[in-house]
Order: sequence, then C-alpha cells, then structure tokens
Amino acid sequence: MNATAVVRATAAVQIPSIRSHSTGANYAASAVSLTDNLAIECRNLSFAVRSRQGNFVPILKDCSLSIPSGQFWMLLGPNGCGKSTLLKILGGLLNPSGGYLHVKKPRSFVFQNPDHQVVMPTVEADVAFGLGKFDIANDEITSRVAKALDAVGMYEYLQRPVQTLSGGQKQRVAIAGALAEACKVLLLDELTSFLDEDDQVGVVRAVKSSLASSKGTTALWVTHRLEELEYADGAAYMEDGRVVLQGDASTIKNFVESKQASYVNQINS
Ligand SMILES: Nc1ncnc2c1ncn2[C@@H]1O[C@H](COP(=O)(O)OP(=O)(O)OP(=O)(O)O)[C@@H](O)[C@H]1O
Repeated sequence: MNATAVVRATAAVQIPSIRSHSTGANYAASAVSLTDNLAIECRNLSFAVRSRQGNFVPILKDCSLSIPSGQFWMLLGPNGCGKSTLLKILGGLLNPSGGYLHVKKPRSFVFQNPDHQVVMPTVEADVAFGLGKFDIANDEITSRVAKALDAVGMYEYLQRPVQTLSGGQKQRVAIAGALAEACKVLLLDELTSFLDEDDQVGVVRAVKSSLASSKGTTALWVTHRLEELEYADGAAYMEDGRVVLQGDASTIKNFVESKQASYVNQINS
C-alpha cells in the first residue's frame, strides 16, 4: 500500500468477529499481519462496554486502520468518537470485542498526565527504571538511557530531580523511557493537552526527532490540534467509533478544516 495515498477506511477484508461481545477480559488477540511493513494493522475492530442496565454499548464499530512502520501518525476526531479507546486497544490496555489486530511489539503507551508515569527521583533513574525487567548489563543500561534522553533532547537533564521538570520535560522523559526499552510502537494519548505552547511544540518535535534516530519505531499520537499535523507523516480521522479517512497529513488537515467550515456555515445560516 502506498503510505501517503488517501485511503477511505472501508473494510477490505471480511474477518469474523472473535467474540460477539466482551468486557474484553479474556480476549486472546490472534495477531496476524497482512503486511510486514505495517506496524499497526486493525480491521473491523469492535469494542463495547456493558451499561448499568446490562446492555452492550458499542464504542468502536468496524474500525480499520493501517500504519506503516517507522512513521509518525496522528489520530484525530471529535470528542467521544473513540480515539483513546482505539489507542488503548492498540496498546493492549483494552481488549477488542471482535476484529483483526496486529501491533508490532514491544509497544509502549505514554499517558496524558506525565506525573502518572515519571515516578523515580531522577531523570536517569526514571528512564532506567523500565530496563530493570531485562537481563542487560549496567553498561548497556547506561548507554540506552543516554541514547534515549539524547533522542528527546533531555540528555543534559540526566541528574535532575524529576520534580524540578516542567510538564513537557516530564513527557519527554516518559517518551525516553519507552525508547530505552526499544519499543517498536509508541502510543501517545493527547500529550500536549496539559502543556503550554512552548512545551507542546517541544514534545511533538521530540517525538519526531526520536523517530528519525530510532530504527523503525512507529508513533501514533492522539491530538485535537490541527497545527501538530505539520509534524506527521500521516493521519487518520475518526467519527462515531470508526476511522472514516486515513492518508497524508495535509489531506486530513484539509478534510477537518472543510468539516469545520461547513459546521460554521450551518450555524450561521
Ligand atoms: N468504560 C466506559 N464505559 C462507558 N462508556 C465509555 C467507557 N469508555 C469510553 N466510553 C465512551 O466511549 C466513547 C469514546 O470514548 P473515548 O475516550 O475513546 O473518546 P475520545 O475520542 O478519546 O474522546 P476525547 O477526545 O474527548 O478524549 C465516549 O462516548 C465515552 O463516554
């Protein structure tokens, strides 16, 4: 598939549902890749929650998305359309009710509020923290931490206590933690929503430059900010639980702007 082509997100392949419904707890995601070039591939994903009355409420419906390896993509759409839900499914934090899912691993999820994930006393200790689960030598840990902090422009903060960092600097440390673990897919949920304008630009640029210095890491970034699209290789737009359009960033930007203009026209007429 041409990565920059605009693709109407329709279900090209009919894949039977793995479950007809789910709270998701015991879904055994059978990961099958259609194409090795894709870091993320989902087709006809569905996800439902159970209401207090016991009914299943669909959140994702026939949701399909393909993201090539090594690219920086953004996911946009109106409030409540399902962006965070899709991201959590891609990150393995939620299990889909049905459909087809492939995400390259290891994958890392970076949350909106950096205070929830930057937890160690110093920057160096925080980035090294996640490496404790691997059987690697101290020299290798030191080297990975240095490279990851360098990739997000934070190497000079190595010894800084984390409580002295700005929100954007904490976000970058959280991203460095994911990069140090050599993640193949980086999932970032509205990182810039808590940040001032300088920090917002710093974080989005850090992701962009860290992908350039990594070996094929792919990032998917949920945002409401159209101006961030200038950093993206591609983007997808969701409405009502499904991706309605995916393609190059400028096409998605034009699409969203024309939707906004037609909405303004409607309320003015
Ligand atoms: N556990 C849940 N129980 C009930 N409804 C849920 C649950 N999780 C999500 N929803 C609903 O699913 C829909 C999609 O939520 P989600 O957070 O994925 O949207 P979003 O596109 O990320 O929204 P926003 O841009 O406002 O962050 C919303 O209507 C939300 O209220």
